[in-house]
Amino acid sequence: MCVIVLNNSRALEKGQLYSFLKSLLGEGLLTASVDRWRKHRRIISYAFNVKFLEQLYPVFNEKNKILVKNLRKNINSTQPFDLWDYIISTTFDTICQTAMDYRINEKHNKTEFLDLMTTIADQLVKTVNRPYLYPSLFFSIYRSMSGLGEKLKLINKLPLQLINEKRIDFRSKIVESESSPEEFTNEKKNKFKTFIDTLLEACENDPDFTNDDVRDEVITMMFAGSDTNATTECFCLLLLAIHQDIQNEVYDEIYNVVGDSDRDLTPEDTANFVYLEQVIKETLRMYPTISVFTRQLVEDIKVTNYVLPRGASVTISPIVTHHCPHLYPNPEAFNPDNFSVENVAKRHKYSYIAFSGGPRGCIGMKYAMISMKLMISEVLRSFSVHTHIKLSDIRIKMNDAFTRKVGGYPITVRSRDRRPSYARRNTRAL
Ligand code: HEM
Repeated sequence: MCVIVLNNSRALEKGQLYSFLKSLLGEGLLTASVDRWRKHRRIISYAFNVKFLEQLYPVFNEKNKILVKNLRKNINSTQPFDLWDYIISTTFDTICQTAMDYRINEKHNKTEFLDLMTTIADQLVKTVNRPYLYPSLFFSIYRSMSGLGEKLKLINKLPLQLINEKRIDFRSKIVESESSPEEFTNEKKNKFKTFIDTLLEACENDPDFTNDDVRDEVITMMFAGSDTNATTECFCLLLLAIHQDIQNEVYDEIYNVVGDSDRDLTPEDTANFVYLEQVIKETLRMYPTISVFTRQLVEDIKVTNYVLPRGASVTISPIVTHHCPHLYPNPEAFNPDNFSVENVAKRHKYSYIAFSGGPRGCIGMKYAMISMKLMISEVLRSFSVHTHIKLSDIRIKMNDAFTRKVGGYPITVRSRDRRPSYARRNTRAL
């Protein structure tokens, strides 16, 4: 059913869940109705092709090195700390700079923005289970009585400030190129267009692409591009801390690719992190960040002998699919071999739907895989990660759509012995 629905052009509309999220994200890609989505996706896709992503490596490397520096403060402590604040702060800085060419610093009150983003998203998603709030009058009363309206006003401050500053840069670039083309050097001309440049250009040239459209896409990208990655990276490092044998295997692969050097990572390196990719996919199999998503049918759709009627809302759940024993034997165990080439070949493509699928699947999937591989490998080059908790201790709260771990992600870090595991074992045996 999943294949038929996700690939069907009559099932691209989103359901009720998303109409509440519109209070936060407006009509950005994630929540937009189909006509708007088609147009915006065409404009935005440019910023997610592989060639474009390769130009972002210096930013990924810089942000991950800052993360390592910050984590180093915990190196001599046996007291576990929660990874979340470190990781979400890094993924947020990274998406702002890679997509918007915008450096977040102390003046931005990032913590307030990130806390608001989590609480507002959770509050809106929960609203889906309260049908009495579906009529817009009741929802607007709820908005003002619950303080949600105030929070929504506050959260817009940072994206609007960012857009204003980038618009000034964008306009001055246009003026510079028009007034003195000879001084508008090749270097400036060839500087790659970022996601925000693409939006501002559309806004400048297309009267139907408004300032609100720019805001909606910017806040959607800030939300979709930071929280999802951060949750997966936290789960992944925690799972590696629990499974030391798998962590050794990941580090051995990193060692084979970069040795014990501190050099910056390159696109060739990430292509060679094959086992690490299996580990990340297995993390997302067990704990898919988006645990459910829905599609609203605009026409009847036939699925084998049944008909899903027009108007029906179809809920698809990666967390359910990913835990089916006929697809993944022993689904509660963390086993990256589930994603070996041989095992993947045995399953249907849609047995793995962490990034959804079809035309409305995740536009940021390649960005996500590259950035997660870079961050996790950078952390493991400097530290080994450890935890006192066991796999069976992990409890998740699904908050109706987002998977999060109860009690945070407690780990300790130790300085990495930069030798492959077989060399460390041989030394111990002597
Ligand atoms: C582990 C990381 C990620 C996961 C698991 C993930 C998962 C998903 C899923 C399941 C959807 C479909 C949701 C639905 O149908 O309602 C989606 C859509 C989307 N994702 Fe991601 N995502 C991740 C990272 C990212 C990143 C890094 C970005 C941006 C840089 C991003 C941007 C988007 C956008 C804009 C959409 C809406 C696409 C559309 O409707 O055309 N995601 N993501």
